[in-house]
Amino acid sequence: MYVKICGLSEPEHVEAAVEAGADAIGFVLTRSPRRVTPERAAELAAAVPAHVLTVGVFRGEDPQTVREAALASGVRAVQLHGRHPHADFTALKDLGRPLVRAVDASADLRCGAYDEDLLIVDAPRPGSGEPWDWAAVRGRPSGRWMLAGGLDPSNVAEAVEAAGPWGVDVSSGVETAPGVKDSALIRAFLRAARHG
Ligand SMILES: O=C(O)c1ccccc1NCC(=O)[C@H](O)[C@H](O)COP(=O)(O)O
Repeated sequence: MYVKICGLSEPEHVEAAVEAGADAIGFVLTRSPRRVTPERAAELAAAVPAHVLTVGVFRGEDPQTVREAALASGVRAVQLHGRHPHADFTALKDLGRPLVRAVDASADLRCGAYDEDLLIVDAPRPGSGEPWDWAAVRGRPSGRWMLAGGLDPSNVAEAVEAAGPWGVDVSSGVETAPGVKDSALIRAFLRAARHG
């Protein structure tokens, strides 16, 4: 089970996620209580080993803004959240970094339909921590896709069972308040996602 821990802003939580075996960590570079500057993301990413994918999360920015922030932060992948047009993905292809398309369940759920490398199927309000009907997407997405939205250590095994994703993504479920991560919850989430 591929696991991404999103919305990190403190070195101790980056370290906890890496040590507990996260495959990817996300830095939110768009409007959010979890927002970090590209410079802060670069500092945080400096300690991340090469086998862990660092992902810059964007929503609604134009491709040039995304490109500049991705280059300044040095993130290894770019996640476009919401209804970005296909042209935005095309415009960012030459960055040579994996592109992640994150959408709610009403969108086209074929991974690759927008030339992305990875698909995230999320709640309607990203980063809200609101659970949704994960079982409703079972069998609908194709290719490499991750489930997100309202996951936490207590429900991730059930959600995986219900939806059948290739991976999972979490933010609020490993926090004690919006934007405040907790290392013990990060470790518990990784354990539960992989071992039930
Ligand atoms: O996390 C945010 O605040 C955020 C804001 C704007 C766009 C995307 C955002 N998060 C993206 C993620 O990948 C989250 O991990 C995902 O939406 C799941 O969030 P949660 O339900 O809080 O676990």
